[in-house]
Amino acid sequence: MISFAKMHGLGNDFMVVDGVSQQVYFTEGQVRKLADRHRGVGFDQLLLIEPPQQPDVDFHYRIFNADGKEVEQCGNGARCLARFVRTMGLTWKHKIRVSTMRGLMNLQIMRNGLVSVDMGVPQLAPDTIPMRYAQQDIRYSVNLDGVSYEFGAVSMGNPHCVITVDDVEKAEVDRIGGALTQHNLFPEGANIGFMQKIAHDEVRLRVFERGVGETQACGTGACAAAVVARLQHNMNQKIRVYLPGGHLHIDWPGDGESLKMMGPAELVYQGYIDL
Ligand SMILES: N[C@H](CCC[C@H](N)C(=O)O)C(=O)O
Repeated sequence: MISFAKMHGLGNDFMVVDGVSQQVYFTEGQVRKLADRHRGVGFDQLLLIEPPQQPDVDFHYRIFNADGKEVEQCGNGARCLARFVRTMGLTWKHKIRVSTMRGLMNLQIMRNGLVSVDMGVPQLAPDTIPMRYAQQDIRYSVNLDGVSYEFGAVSMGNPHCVITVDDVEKAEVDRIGGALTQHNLFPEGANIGFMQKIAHDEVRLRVFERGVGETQACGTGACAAAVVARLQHNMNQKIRVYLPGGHLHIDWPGDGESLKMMGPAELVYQGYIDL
């Protein structure tokens, strides 16, 4: 029997498991079964919080997509981790340092109840995405069924492809997202964002997430969209990203600089389940 919490960040929903107070291990098949919204707990991602593996880190943070695969990063999940470890009494700190598969992150619970995350420095070189393109560029293109799509590519630890569209409501997220997420351009797959510029400090975004499909929000997707908005459309350092589930505040000073994301994290219920 393991205890867990059901949480979400703007409707991107998670099963959060305390792997500090309880010994727990999930097979790929178990994650898929737990992700089922009819026969399991139901979630976009499973977040497993483990003891630190190095000094000056409070927790290690592991992320599994609904398809069972472990991935490098989850932005909405990071905010929920901060809320979880405080609520469960795993720490009394307001500033929390976590390690992931791809690096370190600083989380801070703000007085306004939102959570701020230093997501680190976005990576733009093709081999960091990873993506099969020789030269780094601000704009790339890919051909799908005879139609060419222009996009920006960013790694937030996990791979993102961001396409600028005139109207996100009309974007064919499932068809184009479903084809591109597993395109051989991306050897490890990719999260596919559809971004519409609203103003110099505002975009709308829908994301087809790798290993899940379209979600109500994608934290790392919002970060990647803000990077592409700044590089391709010369948008402001601080922008609001409006997703179907709500909005996030992103602050990115520019290439080589750390990106900060701020947004909500909600705890819905706690439960127990037999694996
Ligand atoms: N589907 C993503 C992981 C979760 C990202 C998203 N839920 C977020 O908030 O960043 C991937 O395969 O890289």
